[in-house]
Amino acid sequence: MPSDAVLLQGGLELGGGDRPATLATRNAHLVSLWLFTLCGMLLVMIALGGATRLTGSGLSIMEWRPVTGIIPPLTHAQWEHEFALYQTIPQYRILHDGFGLAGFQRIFWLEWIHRFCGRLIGLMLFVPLLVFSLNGTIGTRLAIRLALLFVLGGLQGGIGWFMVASGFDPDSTRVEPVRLVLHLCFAFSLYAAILWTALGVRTPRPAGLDAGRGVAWTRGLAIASAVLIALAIVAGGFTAGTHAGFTYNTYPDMDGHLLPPHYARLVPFWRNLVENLGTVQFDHRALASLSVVAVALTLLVGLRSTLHKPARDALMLLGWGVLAQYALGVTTLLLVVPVWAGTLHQTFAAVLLTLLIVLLHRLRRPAAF
Ligand code: HEM
Repeated sequence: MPSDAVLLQGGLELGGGDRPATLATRNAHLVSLWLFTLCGMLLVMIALGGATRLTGSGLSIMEWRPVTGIIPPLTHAQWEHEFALYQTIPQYRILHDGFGLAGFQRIFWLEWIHRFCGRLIGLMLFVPLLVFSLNGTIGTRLAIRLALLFVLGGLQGGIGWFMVASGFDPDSTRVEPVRLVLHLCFAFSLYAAILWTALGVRTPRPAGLDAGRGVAWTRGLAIASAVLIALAIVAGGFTAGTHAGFTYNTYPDMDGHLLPPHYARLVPFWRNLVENLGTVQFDHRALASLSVVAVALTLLVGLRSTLHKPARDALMLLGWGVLAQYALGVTTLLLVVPVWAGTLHQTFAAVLLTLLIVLLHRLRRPAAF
């Protein structure tokens, strides 16, 4: 390997190796800027996904055309064709009966923009990846990692369609919650992976962290917070997918109960975790509360240990972030899920994930991936 190549964690090298170190630094800035831009686009995509779901727009495009679907209906006859298709599914009769072509066009455009953004993100990943690989700006291992993420991004499009298709079933007005959670989790995982990669390109070597016990405890607690927040996100997906947010709209009690009645009504028990509205919502609340406790403990230990400033700042931001997300969740629930609050709560979950990833990245061990 060239002597002055910029090394990323896990041995990912950035191109520019035979050239002056300043060029390698410039490449690192360029590549990380590209990847951070992708993250910004993914955040917009997650927000659009929330709005699409909450306005009942997601089922308005009933044909799976990954390439030609980029062209929306252009003539009145094409609009009538799309609308006629939509009128055949139960969601139209039950939720939108009689809203006319103008009403259909409103929900169509939101879903079309959501899918358009997906294609744009694919292009924004693929074209620079090709150029940077061919001109040596990025090394082979980084190129392979990003190519894998590109393939997974394509798979996310397929999962999106797999989710939408479940909403066309007879008597169904919504997509299957398990598929919605799969789509949500895949989106969040892709986002986390691209963000982690971008951070690694920007700061390839971890700043020298004290090896003291305080730092090790902070790292451990931050990982525990990450696990709990990830579980809260999955439970949030089920809360959204089953429409559990439209029940028990009181806080901190659940319609006067600490634990919803019939918590374990369904048999076998696991069905309650994904189908029983009271259980689903209770679990989401409990995991969110545990996340706040875990982050508070991380703060307590972290701020008393010898963390360097970047890690302290990230920790403080995570503290504020988890409180804000908790407050947004309670607001969404008490207002019975208006579109703006639900969309904000979903989007802020991704912002919280960002803060978490930044903290974990700043706390990473030198050998971390
Ligand atoms: C760490 C804190 C929290 C996180 C990370 C979180 C995350 C999420 C996520 C990712 C969703 C799903 C969005 C989707 O699939 O579209 C969601 C939905 C929801 N959350 Fe939370 N949440 C938190 C706290 C809370 C709290 C404290 C409450 C209420 C007590 C709450 C109430 C809700 C409700 C009602 C929904 C369904 C909204 C809808 O139908 O769009 N959340 N949450």
